[in-house]
Amino acid sequence: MAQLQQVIWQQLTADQQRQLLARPAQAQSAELLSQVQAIIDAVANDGDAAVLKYTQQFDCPSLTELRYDEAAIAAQAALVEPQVKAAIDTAYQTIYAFHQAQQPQAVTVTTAPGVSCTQQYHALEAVGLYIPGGTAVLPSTALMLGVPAQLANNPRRVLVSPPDRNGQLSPALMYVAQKCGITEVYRCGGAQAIAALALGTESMAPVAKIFGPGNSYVTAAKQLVAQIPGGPAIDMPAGPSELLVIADDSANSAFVAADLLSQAEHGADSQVILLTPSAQLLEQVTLALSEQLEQLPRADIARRALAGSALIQVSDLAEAIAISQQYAPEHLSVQLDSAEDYLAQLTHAGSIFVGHYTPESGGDYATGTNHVLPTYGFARNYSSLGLLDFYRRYTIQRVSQAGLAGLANAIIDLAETEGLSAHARAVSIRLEQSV
Ligand SMILES: NC(=O)c1ccc[n+]([C@@H]2O[C@H](COP(=O)([O-])OP(=O)(O)OC[C@H]3O[C@@H](n4cnc5c(N)ncnc54)[C@H](O)[C@@H]3O)[C@@H](O)[C@H]2O)c1
Ligand SMILES: N[C@H](CO)Cc1c[nH]c[nH+]1
Ligand SMILES: [Zn+2]
Repeated sequence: MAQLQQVIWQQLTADQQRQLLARPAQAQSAELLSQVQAIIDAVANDGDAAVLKYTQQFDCPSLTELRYDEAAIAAQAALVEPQVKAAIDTAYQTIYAFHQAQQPQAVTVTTAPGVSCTQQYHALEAVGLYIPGGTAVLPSTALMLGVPAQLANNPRRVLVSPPDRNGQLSPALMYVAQKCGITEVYRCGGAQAIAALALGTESMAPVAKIFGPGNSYVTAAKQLVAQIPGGPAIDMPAGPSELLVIADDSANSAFVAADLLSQAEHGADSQVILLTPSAQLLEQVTLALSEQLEQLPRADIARRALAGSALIQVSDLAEAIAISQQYAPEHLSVQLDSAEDYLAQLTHAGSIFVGHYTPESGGDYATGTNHVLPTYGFARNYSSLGLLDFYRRYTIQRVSQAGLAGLANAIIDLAETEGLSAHARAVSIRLEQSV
């Protein structure tokens, strides 16, 4: 079993507490950023040639063409197994239902007599959807990005994903791409794919906004390209998966262990945390983890993630809530009989899983919520992905002559207060000259 840390929170110094909850991926950030910047610079200079070079290096040595044409997409999609197709269809429906209900409505308010203000939404022209494919192919992520893009009706919906060793994208992924009306598919991943989406290359026009999770290279690349003047917007820093479970004696230790392993198996840099006031549950979960770990094909990855994770005994649930709020997990699972009573205090999380029968993996695939969520503690200030993210919001105002007369003093006095008399003049000139 991995060197999973078991600690009593109150016995740690403040420094040890901070170190225990530090995200593993952040430790290498300076080195990582310069490595990723070099990849972005190469794509800026050499376009498709650089994207192909890195794709050959990391994913498929024989790849010569980035674009996956319609015939290839259709041929792959046709190979999807009926059972997988049915599972995708079910998940598509729940995700569609939850996101369709989020359709934004323009609002118009008469803010003063003769003054009307509108908040309007416009679907982004071109969206880039990054689907991870390094250690696991994730067609579920394509649903999480493709369904809202379809509902927003973004005219260009560009999907990028690392190809397999044979240069192919999976049948399940291509079935999702077809179902969501993806308009372009490219075989590339990592920082080079993000750079191509941001900057454009000979074969790929740039997009307005880049969505999707990925490993540390992808997340760092998204953050770097977002700083390029005139560059794309990004959804959020959605990096290595995280799960924090708050549980007491009412929890089933096997369920808790299974949930922790479900996120640990994503990657060695995933992190899972248990907070419990029960010493007995902590011991039972430790035992269940080592039993269940043995059964997992990805045990090696999960073991490495567990080495950077922790089972923490807290004094009481109030302390668990305080730690969770500070940590701000991507996923928060509350396995308490009285879970509902604590939700109002648990506001810093990407997505919350309530009670003993709401496994985290339910939200990963098919409850209908979006699984693209802020990690690294960004759940403190970033939102979970939703339909609104696929739109731009802007405002419109209309002022009549009488309306302007009513607001004139306020505008002129504020402008003069700021020493901006040209602003004031733009109002007074209208009052002097009626059209
Ligand atoms: N936060 C979320 O919402 C969410 C959702 C789904 C998945 N995830 C996370 O996404 C991640 C997916 O990671 P992944 O690795 O499987 O797939 P990925 O597609 O993100 O990364 C694969 C790419 O990484 C690049 N890469 C690999 N090694 C490199 C190196 N040494 N130098 C430069 N680039 C390199 C390659 O270009 C490769 O194509 C996991 O950590 C998972 O937890 C997060
Ligand atoms: N748990 C991931 C989000 O952190 C999403 C995912 C995709 N497939 C399985 N899980
Ligand atoms: Zn998952």
